[in-house]
Amino acid sequence: MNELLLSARNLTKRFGGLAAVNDVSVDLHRDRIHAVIGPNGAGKSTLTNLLSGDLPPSSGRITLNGNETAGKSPERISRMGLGRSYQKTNIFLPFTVWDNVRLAAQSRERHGPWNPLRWLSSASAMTAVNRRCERAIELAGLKARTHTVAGTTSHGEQRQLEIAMTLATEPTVLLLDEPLAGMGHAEAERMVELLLRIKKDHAMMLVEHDMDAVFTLADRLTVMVNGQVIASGTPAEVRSDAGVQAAYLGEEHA
Ligand SMILES: Nc1ncnc2c1ncn2[C@@H]1O[C@H](COP(=O)(O)OP(=O)(O)OP(=O)(O)O)[C@@H](O)[C@H]1O
Repeated sequence: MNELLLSARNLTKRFGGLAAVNDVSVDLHRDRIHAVIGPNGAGKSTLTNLLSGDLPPSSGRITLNGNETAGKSPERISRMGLGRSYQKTNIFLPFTVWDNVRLAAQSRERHGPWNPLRWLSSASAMTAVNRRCERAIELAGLKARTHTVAGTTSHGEQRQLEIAMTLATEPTVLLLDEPLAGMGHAEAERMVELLLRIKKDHAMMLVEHDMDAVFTLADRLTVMVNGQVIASGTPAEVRSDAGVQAAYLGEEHA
């Protein structure tokens, strides 16, 4: 229960003279949502890129499901159990929801780039992937949209589809980059419900600017400013932190 699935220790990322991430440590546990908040340019996306392997750290260590990720490609880290959704959509709009999720699921396969001949030859692999896709679509609340062309679904449904595509790779750790961006109230509520549903089987790091959602969802919060962690703790602890109030939250969430 609540086992530690990802541990990042003393991560630093320098771009020339700028420390975009400066000595940051984060632990992600199963069945827990860890939100990372902070103003624009705080280093949240850079931190996400370090955890996913899209950027190598200048220093520090990351352990995923007990194994170090240093020197491994993002694809390899994905196969080790890390799923990531991006701020910018990865969806192929002319394809159906099903086809998008299947393409994402196939990207998880172990033998390098997708080989259609090998793929078609393996009926049992196909069945397993199909089941994985059905589960991911259902969990993301998109069952009724399975055969709908992605480009004709609403903005909120497209964000749900991104989550389904990430779930189809069967991650244990999920990194979600602003899943509520651009959503109206009803869509945001639906996404909050979805995230609470999937948190049970996953460790989740959530980068999000919607503070109502963050304080509803997060079990723990890390607050970053200028690459550094200025506070970390439960939502109640962070909310009452004077430094956080001054640097970021203001009066609204006091
Ligand atoms: N590839 C890069 N090269 C140089 N500087 C970069 C690079 N990527 C990010 N930075 C800088 O690192 C700092 C942190 O950026 P980052 O995008 O991680 O912040 P953020 O908290 O995700 O911001 P936002 O909320 O706007 O997405 C910024 O000053 C940014 O300009």
